[in-house]
Amino acid sequence: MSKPIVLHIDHVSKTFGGLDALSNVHLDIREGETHAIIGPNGAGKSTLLNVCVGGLEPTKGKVLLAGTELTGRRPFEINQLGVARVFQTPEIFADLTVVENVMMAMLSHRDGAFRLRLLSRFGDRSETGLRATKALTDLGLGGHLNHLAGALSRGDKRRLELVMSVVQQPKLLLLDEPTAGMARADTNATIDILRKFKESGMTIVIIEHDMHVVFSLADRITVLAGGRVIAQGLPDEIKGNPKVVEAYLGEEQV
Ligand SMILES: Nc1ncnc2c1ncn2[C@@H]1O[C@H](COP(=O)(O)OP(=O)(O)OP(=O)(O)O)[C@@H](O)[C@H]1O
Repeated sequence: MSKPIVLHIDHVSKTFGGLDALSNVHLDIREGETHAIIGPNGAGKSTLLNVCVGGLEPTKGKVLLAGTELTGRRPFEINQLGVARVFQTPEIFADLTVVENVMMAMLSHRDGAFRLRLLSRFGDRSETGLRATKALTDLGLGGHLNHLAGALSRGDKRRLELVMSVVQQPKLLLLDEPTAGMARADTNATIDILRKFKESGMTIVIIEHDMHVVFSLADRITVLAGGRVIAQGLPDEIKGNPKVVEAYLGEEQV
């Protein structure tokens, strides 16, 4: 039996002036699946992600999370419903330590807002502190627990943000090019973290240009070009699809 649908993108179109950035995109993301969305520059990938997180209203169609309509809701509400997003600029608290950042993410989930003064009530030896320490250690950031987040390398900052997003136990994690601009070693460290998220059963949508990342992680792939879905399937089906090679993969040297 197939797994339940977590995200249902129902015939979504988005027009900017006369430009069809998305045309009738229909896509289901199932529970526990890592679904990569690939395509050439300007294909509509970021527009699609923004429609899912409430940053943009679709011109037509709708998006549902486990049956609840997201379209028309504000980004904050969509986040509270269980959609976590990690975009390209890390959103971390530079003046707090790494473990405090993760504690903030945990406390914000409980209270619906980030509140600094809560940290003084929940020290790093509290239950929240110990859970934050465990999450960071399990995901390879245990060596940085008491370092200021602002002093981390760019790659570690982005991995910290990934940890902050999963401790909120989202129903769906949306990633926009999580390895963009990274050197290979950093990319591989990020792939390792994302593999652990996968193993924990998390549902993930990832936009990515780096085919090493895509083929290391994706269970299914959707290919967008010119705002339309031109192919969808298992990684091996996508690799061998002549339309995809012509529109995209040929130039990416898989
Ligand atoms: N706010 C906007 N106003 C007008 N046009 C836009 C806007 N956002 C995106 N577009 C246009 O919509 C099309 C799709 O853009 P989008 O950024 O979604 O593509 P993408 O696949 O994410 O590209 P890239 O891989 O380069 O990030 C492009 O032609 C882009 O110029």
